[in-house]
Amino acid sequence: MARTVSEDNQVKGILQNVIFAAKDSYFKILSVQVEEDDFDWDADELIVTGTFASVKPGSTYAFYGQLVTHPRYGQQFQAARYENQLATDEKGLIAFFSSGDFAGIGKKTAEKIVDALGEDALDKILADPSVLTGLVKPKVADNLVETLQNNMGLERLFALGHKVGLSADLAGKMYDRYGEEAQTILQEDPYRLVYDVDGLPFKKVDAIAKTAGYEVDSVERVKAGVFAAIQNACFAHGHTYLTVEQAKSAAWSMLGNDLPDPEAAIDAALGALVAEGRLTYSDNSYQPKDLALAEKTVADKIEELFSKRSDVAADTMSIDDVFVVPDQLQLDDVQEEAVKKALSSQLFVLTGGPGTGKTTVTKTLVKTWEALVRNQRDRDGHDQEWLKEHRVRLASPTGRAAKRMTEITGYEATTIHRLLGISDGDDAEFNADNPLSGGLLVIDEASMLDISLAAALFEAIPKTMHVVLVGDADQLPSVGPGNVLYDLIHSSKVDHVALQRIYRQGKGSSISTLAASINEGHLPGDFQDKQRDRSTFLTTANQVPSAVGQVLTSAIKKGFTADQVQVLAPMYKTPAGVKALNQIAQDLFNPVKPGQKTLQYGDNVFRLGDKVLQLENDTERDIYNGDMGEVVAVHNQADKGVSADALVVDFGGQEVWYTTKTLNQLTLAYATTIHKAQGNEFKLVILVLTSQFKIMLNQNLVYTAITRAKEALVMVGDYDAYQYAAEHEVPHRQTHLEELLEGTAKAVAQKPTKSEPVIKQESPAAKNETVSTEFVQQNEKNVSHQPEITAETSLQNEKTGSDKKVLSENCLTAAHLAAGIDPMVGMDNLSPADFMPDNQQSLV
Ligand SMILES: Nc1ncnc2c1ncn2[C@@H]1O[C@H](COP(=O)(O)OP(=O)(O)OP(=O)(O)O)[C@@H](O)[C@H]1O
Repeated sequence: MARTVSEDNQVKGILQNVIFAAKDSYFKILSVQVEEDDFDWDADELIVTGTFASVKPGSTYAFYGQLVTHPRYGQQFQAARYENQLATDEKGLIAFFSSGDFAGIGKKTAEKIVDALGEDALDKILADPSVLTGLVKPKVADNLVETLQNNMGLERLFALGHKVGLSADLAGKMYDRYGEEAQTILQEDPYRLVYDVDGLPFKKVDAIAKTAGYEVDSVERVKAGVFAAIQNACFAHGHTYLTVEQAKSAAWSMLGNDLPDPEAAIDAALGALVAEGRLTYSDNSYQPKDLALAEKTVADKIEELFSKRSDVAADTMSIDDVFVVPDQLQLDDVQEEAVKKALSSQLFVLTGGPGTGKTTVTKTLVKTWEALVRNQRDRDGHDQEWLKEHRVRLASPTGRAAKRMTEITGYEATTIHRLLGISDGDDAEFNADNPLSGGLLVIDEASMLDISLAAALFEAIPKTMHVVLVGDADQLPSVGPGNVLYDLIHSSKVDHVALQRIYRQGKGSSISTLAASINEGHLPGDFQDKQRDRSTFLTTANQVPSAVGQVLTSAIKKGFTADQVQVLAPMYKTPAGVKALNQIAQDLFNPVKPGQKTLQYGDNVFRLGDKVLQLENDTERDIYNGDMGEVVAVHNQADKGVSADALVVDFGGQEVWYTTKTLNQLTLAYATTIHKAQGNEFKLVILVLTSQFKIMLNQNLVYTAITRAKEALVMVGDYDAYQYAAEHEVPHRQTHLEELLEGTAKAVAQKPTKSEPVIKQESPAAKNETVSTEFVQQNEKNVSHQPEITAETSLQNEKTGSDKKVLSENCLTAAHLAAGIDPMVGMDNLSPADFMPDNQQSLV
């Protein structure tokens, strides 16, 4: 997120050289020879950082911003904005035009231009290039205009953006998208940004529009406000549509106070947005066109899949003969039925909790498919090309899940983004016109599929491909809008098998029974009892840091590595949140050592050896939201021979560099939100839930968290929080997909047209991620500051023994504190190893 830099200071000087220029933005580090300043700068040279167009060494610039002291590099100037100090008199302009930057223009031609156009020649040329007609040859004129636009158009946009409150980063992105038109859009049609820029807050655009002279009740403003309100509500709740009532109420909250006649204005705007195709109206609901189009794409493709049969599937009679079960296992009846249905249906959904055999079924399916294909090739004499057309493709929404899939199945799996050839800002390489190749596609972790990614995926699926979606239906739904897995399971048309028998953790796995009872809506009676593989420590929110610290210390003593242990909490803020817990875990797993290299970025101080988390999809560099790695090198600009700060992170053998421009994609990973941990599994999970997080607590969240634990689970926090979560189902998501699949959706009033690509917001997060962070932050704002369990209430509960809050021997209680007892009593001999199954003891 771009930070606002104050303009307390200014400095003017000649640019000596550009020390660093980011590839993917306009961020630069400059070395400037100081001519004038207002902060008594003694030295000749000053380092200036900020967002700049293609600044030219030798030219003079004025920088407005702040002199800051960098902990490592000392004093440098952070520029909020800058101005090119072009000479504005005739002599200076002639020198500028004849500087050699503009091909075909020497001193004589420069004089001719300035004579004809005067001292505002630059403005005139940029506003209307035809003023050059007759003054210079057309080719020279074209080149002059292009160079000027490239250099000055962006500079002017930065300056204008600064005036109206648009960050330089976003101005740069606007320029990349709209080119010269960006300035006009900003001045004359700013509300267009609401439709084109992903996640840009309406209030920001509104402020820009105000400076451009828009009235509060202008039609464009009301339309944009209504659209933004509907879009925001869909993303915040995961809906793909709002009812008319919900849409109006969201619009009213966004605009109601400002408008003289809100009801009429909002009605008119809704009508206009539908007429323009930005919203669709059907069945008493409004949908942003992208979401409507995505649902329609998925439904249409599924319909198409049902209408075709692949040549291999038609041969179902032979399945029994070639059934290939891996690892000499005997599939149970339900698992066997799943494999057969997956092979005979064009679209099949397999669901099941952890350890129920999803991977086993997938492996059987893939191997049997390959045997079928080989048999058919031999029987019918097909060639190699035919074999390739029928190969297996495996993918998952996250990189980590794809890696796991590869490890477990032995087949190459990739992210869906990579499968589709999606790279930043570009359309997918594979789509309806250029479909994917292969005969069987298996998508793992399908609960994470939102409707937009599902649409991109289904669009690229060829008609004859078998599609199998595998997931755990009780996990959190996707971060982005849609409820794809749920809708498919509930469609009468889609074949679905749910695996229920748990194999992995086997009899006596108390994590599995805990997960099952949470799915039933309550905590088990033995919730607080110490089990072989799980334990609970009841604490107040304030006691969480100390309790988590003690559990981690024990785990480290027992030999657990940072990679094997994961602390999970629902949110970032509060002393029981991800941020604070990360600091505690970092100090324990990777304490500061003398001479250890560190790099500060924002609030994070990264140390060599730290466990880190990638926060967004970076398709260019093939790293994805949720990927975890280790810092294997720290480069400090102050070091000899190093030109800029950088970190090198090892993601399971793939080394990725992070510079100041990409470090915002990285954070510490000892503790993460539960959302971020989806698709990952860890040997030991330490879960923190307190009532402060109530707004986010529900069954799916706590189920997802505890099922990340492969071997041991330690739960910390207050009982009410766990109970509340177990008793509350995830709020229902409103989607049309199920109706579309059943063919019951009412006719869509306006057939959506294919959408234009959108600009990504300042934090170049993937769409989902922007929303996720926003959603979490939004909810963090709403965290209810409820009174924590006090010493009194705890003691009361203990005395009365009234409910399950009766505290067990090893619980950390406010009552202990009140009674002057060490709250950690009972933890001394505790380590996560105590919760390991016997046969795992040797691991620790
Ligand atoms: N029918 C079976 N008989 C015996 N063991 C089985 C059977 N099915 C699965 N298993 C074993 O149970 C364990 C869990 O199975 P599997 O990994 O397929 O489950 P999963 O649903 O993919 O789990 P997760 O979602 O946690 O990865 C594996 O060790 C597997 O070998």
